Amino acid sequence: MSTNIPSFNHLKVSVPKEFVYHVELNRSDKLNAINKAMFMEITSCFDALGQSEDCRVIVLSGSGKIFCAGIDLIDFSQKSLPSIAQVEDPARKAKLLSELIKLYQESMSSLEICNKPVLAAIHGACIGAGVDLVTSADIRHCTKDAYFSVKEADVGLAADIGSLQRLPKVLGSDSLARELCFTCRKFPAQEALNSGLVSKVYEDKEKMIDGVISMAEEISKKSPVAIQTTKASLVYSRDHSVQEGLNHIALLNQLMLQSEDLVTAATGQMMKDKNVIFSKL
Ligand SMILES: CCC/C=C/C=C/C(=O)SCCNC(=O)CCNC(=O)[C@H](O)C(C)(C)COP(=O)(O)OP(=O)(O)OC[C@H]1O[C@@H](n2cnc3c(N)ncnc32)[C@H](O)[C@@H]1OP(=O)(O)O
Repeated sequence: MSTNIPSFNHLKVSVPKEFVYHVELNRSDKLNAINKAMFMEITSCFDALGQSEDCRVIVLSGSGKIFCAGIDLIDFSQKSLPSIAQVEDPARKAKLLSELIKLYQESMSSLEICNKPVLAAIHGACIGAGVDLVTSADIRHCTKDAYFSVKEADVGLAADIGSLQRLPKVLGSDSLARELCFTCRKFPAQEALNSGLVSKVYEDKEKMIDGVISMAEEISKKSPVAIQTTKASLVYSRDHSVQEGLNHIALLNQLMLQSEDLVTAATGQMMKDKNVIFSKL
């Protein structure tokens, strides 16, 4: 299998199966707290994997004790904010803050913008920016010891990099989303499963990683044209009316239905062939 694996300081990227990339948050000594450099690496990583024809599905997990302890509070409060605080003029200060927020927003959104499905595998704890990150993923599974916490209000800010926008849609309960965002309470795995934040709970991390990689492999064997177009349509349709979503997919498919993948996949189905090979995309 010929693969091009990007390398980063705070992310570990591996290829456990052909076309399946595994991205691990890799700052376990700081419980994978996300500093500015790591926010930027997340954007670069998902941009690169979105472009790579060797990558069809991405698994995201955290190394060490927990999935993610949120934003790196030391980096944020002792480096990013003080450097902006030195600027006196409110308008110029606001411009710098806006750039910082947008940089962090872009990082979290890079999972959703990425045209490949992103499967998040969460163990231990998923706090603050960790929730922003996984609500931007396509599928979430967790271990039975996992909990989630929209912690921003506890550190004195309104969440501004995705949770307030995506969590109510993921949960389907505006009341529950507001409860979690106002109280910052721990939201345990079983409740996360019952409310749809995750779609599967595993006994432990090892079983979860095996299970999620196996699901990723199953998806990776399907037509990349079908999978990437399906993601584009699901993401678009979530924020548009049914009719707008239908118009969008009609436009996409007036192109994609001309792909060789349609004939290849349909022939494979008719022949009950489980090992259909699709060209790289
Ligand atoms: C424009 C901004 C947009 C972004 C906003 C995002 C906001 C958020 O993410 S709000 C949430 C912030 N996170 C937290 O409030 C969690 C803080 N951490 C904890 O409460 C505990 O660490 C935790 C309960 C997760 C685990 O506790 P435990 O006793 O098991 O471990 P610790 O000894 O506390 O931590 C081990 C080392 O990791 C460092 N660390 C943990 N979390 C963070 C963090 N968020 N930022 C920076 N560093 C963190 C901790 O200091 C320890 O390091 P060391 O002392 O060097 O061993």
